[in-house]
Amino acid sequence: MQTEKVIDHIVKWLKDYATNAKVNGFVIGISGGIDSAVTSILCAKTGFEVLCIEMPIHQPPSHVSRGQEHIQQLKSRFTNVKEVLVDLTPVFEEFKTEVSLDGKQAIVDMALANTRARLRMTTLYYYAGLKGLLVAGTGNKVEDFGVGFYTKYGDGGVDLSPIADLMKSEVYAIAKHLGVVESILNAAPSDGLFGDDRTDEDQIGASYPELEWAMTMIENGKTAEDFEGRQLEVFNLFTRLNRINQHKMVPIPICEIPLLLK
Ligand SMILES: Nc1ncnc2c1ncn2[C@@H]1O[C@H](COP(=O)(O)OP(=O)(O)OC[C@H]2O[C@@H]([n+]3cccc(C(=O)O)c3)[C@H](O)[C@@H]2O)[C@@H](O)[C@H]1O
Ligand SMILES: Nc1ncnc2c1ncn2[C@@H]1O[C@H](COP(=O)(O)OP(=O)(O)OP(=O)(O)O)[C@@H](O)[C@H]1O
Ligand SMILES: [Mg+2]
Repeated sequence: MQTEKVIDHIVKWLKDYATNAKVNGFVIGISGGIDSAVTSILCAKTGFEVLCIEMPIHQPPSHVSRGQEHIQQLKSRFTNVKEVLVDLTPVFEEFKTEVSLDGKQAIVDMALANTRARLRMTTLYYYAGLKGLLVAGTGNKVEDFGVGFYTKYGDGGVDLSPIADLMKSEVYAIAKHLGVVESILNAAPSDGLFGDDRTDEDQIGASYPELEWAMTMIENGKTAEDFEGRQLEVFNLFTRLNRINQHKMVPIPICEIPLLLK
């Protein structure tokens, strides 16, 4: 990858989009992870207003401190960056008192995890509306078009997606080039949606390099017959996740009415 050229390309794309959309800039959730760190620097480089929002919901302290370190660095480098802290923990707790928590614990936990992401989306759109900003998505190609590892209308509910055509390794390469803080470069990717330290790899059962490998193999026309052992395991895992999450990767199904019936 021609890292510097890709960075320039994305920044120009963001700038052109914001200009055409006649908005003031971008709003983005900052988690202490690599994807939001990279996306926010790319947005800041446009010169448009960038509002970074920290939205803890029972967040592990290590995530919070990495997010804060990133925002401080960003503010010291760019004058167009502002920050807001919105503690969504009480909102989340209040939500839990109103909905049914009956059911298998793992299912309830997952529905609540996705609710966290959707409360964040609601907050980002509140600020987008308030300040004339666009919600910048942070999904990468592996998450968005590989395994569908994101919350539909949560972190997947965005106005534009600057890094969604980049593999995770490419996001890291850009991050290093952009000078993302070491603590974030070295942190294991995690969605932080369960209030503990579980990583994406723990949840998915494969690492990003493995998933990226499987995605590349499929792009190159390989099939399960080409692999064995751990490679076959990863290939099948990737294929299964890609299949069950297809609904996240295509437009919403519309029930078309035949002309005859109109
Ligand atoms: N065939 C179909 N056609 C249309 N819609 C379909 C569907 N099947 C399910 N659905 C809908 O989709 C819903 C399930 O999708 P969704 O709510 O997204 O939930 P789901 O895919 O079950 O879970 C999201 C996963 O992504 C992880 N995540 C979330 C957020 C951020 C990150 C991160 O990496 O930072 C990771 C999270 O930990 C979890 O493992 C169903 O409840 C249903 O409403
Ligand atoms: N505590 C949080 N505060 C603000 N935004 C958050 C928070 N947690 C998650 N988000 C938003 O949800 C997005 C999706 O999370 P995800 O974990 O995929 O990305 P990341 O944390 O930036 O990168 P990584 O894959 O390294 O964890 C984040 O990029 C961020 O925009
Ligand atoms: Mg994360």
